[in-house]
Order: sequence, then C-alpha cells, then structure tokens
Amino acid sequence: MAKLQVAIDLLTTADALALAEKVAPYIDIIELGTPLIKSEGLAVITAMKKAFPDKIVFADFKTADAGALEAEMAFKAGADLVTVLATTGDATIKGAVKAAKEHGKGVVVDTIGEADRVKRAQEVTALGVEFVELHAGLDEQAQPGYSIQVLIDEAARVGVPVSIAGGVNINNIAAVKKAGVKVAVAGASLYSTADPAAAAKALREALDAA
Ligand SMILES: O=C(CO)[C@H](O)[C@H](O)COP(=O)(O)O
Repeated sequence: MAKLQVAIDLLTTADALALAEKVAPYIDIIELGTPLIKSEGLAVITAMKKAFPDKIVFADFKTADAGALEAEMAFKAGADLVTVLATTGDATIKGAVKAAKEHGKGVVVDTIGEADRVKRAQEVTALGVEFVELHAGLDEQAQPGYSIQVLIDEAARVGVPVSIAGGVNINNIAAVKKAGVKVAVAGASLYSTADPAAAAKALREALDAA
C-alpha cells in the first residue's frame, strides 16, 4: 500500500502544526519543507514529532555536504527521515546512512536537479537509503511545458523504491499510484487549497482505491 506524504512548504511552526492537524487523519508522513526548516530551525522538527508522535516526520534538509553531521542533527531533533541531494557525492549519502543506522532512522535521496534521475536512483539505492524521491521542484514545475508525467514514466521503469514529488494532485494521483511508487508526496495541492482536510481525504481514498 502506497503511503501519502504531506509536504509542508509554509513558513511558521504555527501554520505547519495547524495544517498537519487538518490532514493528519489521512496521511502517513509529515514533511517539513526546506523553507520551513530554514525559517524556524530544528525546533519545528521537535514540535511536529511531539504533536504527532505516531506519524513519520520527514525533514527536507536537502543536504549537500556533511551528510553524517546534518542527518544526526535532524534525527536528534526528532526526524524519522532526512533528505540528502542525489547530486552530491556518494560519500555524503553514505555518511547520512551511517548516522541513520545508528539512530534506527532513514535517509531519502532527493533527485532535484539531477540530470538522470533513474540512473542515480538505482545507484544510491545500493548505498542503503530508504527510498529515492523522483522530484521536480517548485521552480522546475513553473517552467512552461512541465508535466508530472515524466516522473510517472520514470517511476514505472526505475525498479527501486521511489516517491514522486512535483505537483501530485487529485487529477494525477491514480497514475502516480499505478507507476508503483512507495510514497506519493503532495504539497501545494494540500496547503494551497481552501479545505486541506477534504483534499487529503480525497487523495487518500484515490491512493487506497483498488
Ligand atoms: O520539496 C519540495 C520543493 O523543493 C516540495 O515540497 C515538493 O515539490 C512537493 O510539493 P508540491 O506537491 O507542491 O510539488
């Protein structure tokens, strides 16, 4: 069964907690977005884990260096998963994985900016990461002609555990699921809507549909 992850790209802990409260019944993973962590610091991770101890808390650090140190910071603050960039060297990913093993936690590799997402996903899976995020970031999504279909096609052929992030919404969630993802990540389609709880419920139902 695929998991549903809410990506919280808001800027305050209060707003993040309020959104999490609304969508919590329908989601498995709470992602604290990179701008949120830069705005509020590690304290937002601790606050979220304290408020939702049964959810998987995902710290979107997008680490590019000092993998062990940064992963350690995230885990000590309460994160269950932390992201490292696919574009960084294997040594950084290995360092984060080592810290994860020591804490009983996990590393997710984010392919944002990676030229060959499929090849890199296969390479880094061998380093012991939990799964790889096939990701088109917010700036890439804003480019003319962007379509999430490219990520869906990659997920269908990659052959290793992946999530998709890059504009997941109610119109494409069935195709995202059909591609065999481990996790579907939804950000703007939840936090930018008037009724995040209803939107999360609809995504959950679509994901769980046979
Ligand atoms: O990590 C991110 C941007 O770097 C976003 O959280 C991710 O792209 C998911 O959000 P959305 O569904 O709005 O694309």
